[in-house]
Amino acid sequence: MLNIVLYEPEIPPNTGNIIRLCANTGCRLHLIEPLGFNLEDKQMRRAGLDYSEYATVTVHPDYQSFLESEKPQRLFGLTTKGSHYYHEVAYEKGDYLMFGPETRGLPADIRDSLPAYHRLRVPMQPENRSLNLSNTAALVVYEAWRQLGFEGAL
Ligand SMILES: C[S@@+](CC[C@H](N)C(=O)[O-])C[C@H]1O[C@@H](n2cnc3c(N)ncnc32)[C@H](O)[C@@H]1O
Repeated sequence: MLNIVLYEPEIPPNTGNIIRLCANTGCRLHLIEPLGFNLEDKQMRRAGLDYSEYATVTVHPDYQSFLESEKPQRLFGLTTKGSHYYHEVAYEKGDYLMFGPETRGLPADIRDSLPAYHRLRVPMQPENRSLNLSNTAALVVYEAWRQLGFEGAL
């Protein structure tokens, strides 16, 4: 099972999309507070999520608590400043894929705490700033799950 980590996500529909992505791919979702919204938010409810889809979600009060409770063996940070492409990694079960907040990206100290080969980038055309958070999560999770043989899929 893979893990998606959203560091201080800000925009409800992105997190709603990613909750559904996790339910469909068998990933666990970790949300690191503060969140830019309440999980009961109207906009979250509008995503039409079922109660069972929330079963994948764990909320952590901060990054340090996340590290202490999960003790991730392999934590990758998705960042436009990544030094390796996301598809060049050989993913393993239990990997953690972490994404930054919509307006700020991952903070420099967290980025720098990861080994260079764990900072991953999705290719883009030059002069473009970034992809949407939930689109990026879908790309990366499907690549990782593909490499794992779509284990558990129908
Ligand atoms: C809207 S982006 C944040 C933009 C922010 N200004 C930055 O440069 O990181 C939200 C998150 O999506 C992910 N993301 C978006 N485009 C990406 C790319 N081309 N490569 C890797 N991650 C990307 C990152 O995790 C990023 O923190």
